[in-house]
Amino acid sequence: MSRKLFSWVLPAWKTMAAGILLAFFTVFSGAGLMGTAAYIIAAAALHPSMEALSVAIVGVRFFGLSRAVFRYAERYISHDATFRLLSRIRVFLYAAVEPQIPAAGRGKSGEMLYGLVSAVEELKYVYLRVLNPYSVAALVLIAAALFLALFSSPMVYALIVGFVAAGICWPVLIRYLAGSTVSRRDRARGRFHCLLVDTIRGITELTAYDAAGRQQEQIAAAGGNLARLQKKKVRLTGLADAGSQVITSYTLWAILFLAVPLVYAKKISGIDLAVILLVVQSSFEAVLPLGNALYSLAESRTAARRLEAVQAWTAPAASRKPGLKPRYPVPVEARSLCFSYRDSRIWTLENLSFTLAPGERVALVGPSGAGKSTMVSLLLGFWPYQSGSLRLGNFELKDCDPGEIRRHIAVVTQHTHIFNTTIRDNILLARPEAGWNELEQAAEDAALTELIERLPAGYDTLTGLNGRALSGGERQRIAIARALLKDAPLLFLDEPTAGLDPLTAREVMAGIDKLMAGRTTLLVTHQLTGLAGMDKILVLSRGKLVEQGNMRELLSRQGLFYEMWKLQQDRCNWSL
Ligand SMILES: Nc1ncnc2c1ncn2[C@@H]1O[C@H](COP(=O)(O)OP(=O)(O)OP(=O)(O)O)[C@@H](O)[C@H]1O
Repeated sequence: MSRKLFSWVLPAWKTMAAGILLAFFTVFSGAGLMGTAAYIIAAAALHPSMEALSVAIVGVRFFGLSRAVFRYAERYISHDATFRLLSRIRVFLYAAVEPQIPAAGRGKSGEMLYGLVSAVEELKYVYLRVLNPYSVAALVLIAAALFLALFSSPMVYALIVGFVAAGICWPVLIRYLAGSTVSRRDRARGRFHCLLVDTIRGITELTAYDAAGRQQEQIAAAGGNLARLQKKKVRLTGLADAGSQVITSYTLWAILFLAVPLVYAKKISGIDLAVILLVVQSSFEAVLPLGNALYSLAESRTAARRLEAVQAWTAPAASRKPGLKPRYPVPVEARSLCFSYRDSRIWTLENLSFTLAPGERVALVGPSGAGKSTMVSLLLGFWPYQSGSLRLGNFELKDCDPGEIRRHIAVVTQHTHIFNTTIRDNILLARPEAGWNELEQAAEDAALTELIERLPAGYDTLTGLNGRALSGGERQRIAIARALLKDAPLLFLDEPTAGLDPLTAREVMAGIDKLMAGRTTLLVTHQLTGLAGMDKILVLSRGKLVEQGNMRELLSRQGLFYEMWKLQQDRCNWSL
């Protein structure tokens, strides 16, 4: 078992141990029931008095009842243990995945999400299918061997051989036959679900480009591959169960073979023979689930590795709190900052050095792919940078808790997500405890009042799924109201007016102007014409800072900024 798997299982050891003991007593009661029943039936053939059978009759009643009670308690406790294990894994998973959300946004989220959910599902069986049955089988073997030792040692050896064959040799063979099925099925399932998620997301493009048929073929191929591996698993499960049954039968034959001469030699009675056989048969109830145990263990280990890999993506969260205060603009400073994504061989940001003075309005511009959004992600603490320094006030970002950093930052992005709830709740997302006056003020400053007055239920109007009921400009104004309400000292704006018509963009920018007042602001934009009001412009190209200065300085320098600005101007002139 991997160390991580062990660390999830360990804290619930008491509940798990209780479950194991109860499962043992269930099998024990079952064997006791069969043994006493066999005794009564076999002894009845000799017409004994009722008194001679009275103890056995009480035994049947006792074991019959205790078996049901133990089974109930065992199921209850085992499920409790499993759910405790599940909750620990889910908490671990959430903590590991939450910082990955920006990364997940790059296309792999469907596969990642499905992979993780199914990994959790598989891990919950590590106790039910591996730990519990193996422990119970060991306890039952000891009890059954002690029972048989009362009659003859060779029968004990036969029992041990039967248990080892059914509990160890057979599962090892099944695991061997499974080969790489476990990992291949895991990958095939991930691929299949990734394709499905991708298809649903891209259905418009697929339909428009008449590519739905090809996509369907890919899904069918991936589904077929998964079904083939699934079938192999089902066949192996069937084989595992059948093999365990066969081993049980042969062990019973072996014990019968050893016991019959003892009956002839009058060392044991015929009644004992019946009791022995039925007790042994019942004790094998403990090894029947083991056929598949090693296969299940392999599945759990694959699942645990998948979860561990997610954790490995994340840098260990630092605990230091930057402790910045709202309303007090803070400086941001980068010195020789270098960053690359984990699957990239080149620096995405290379040797960046710049400063955002307290309250300064700075624009970050550059061609597509220059690294602008990456810079914002770094400032939000989504990714750890490899070298150099990035400071918020007096705090090195790498040493701070990313969650704490984000508490001091307000963000308006190009794609504002509107939740399927009321306008009020959508704005209050930024600060749920804000009072009515603050909410109204934020809505007014973001120019939302007129819209809200027009809506049938005002602030309580539902926005529909993904804000269907709102236009692009209205969504951005909600984002501005959120940011105003958050009242953070730092403001990051990532293309807040992209995709809006010029008039709406101007209205949104008016709201943003209010938002920027008194806050250190970084505005990422492709729109170079409205940057005269910015204190500074940083020009990025292929991850390097190639120019910086105010609009006038950059235009007079006639470098990259000037070229981009000129192109935009020319485009405007052509379209006139
Ligand atoms: N999560 C990621 N994993 C791997 N590479 C990434 C990731 N995000 C961005 N990149 C790569 O990093 C580089 C910079 O991307 P980034 O999105 O920061 O550029 P940008 O300047 O914001 O572009 P645009 O203006 O088009 O939004 C690109 O080459 C991009 O492919």
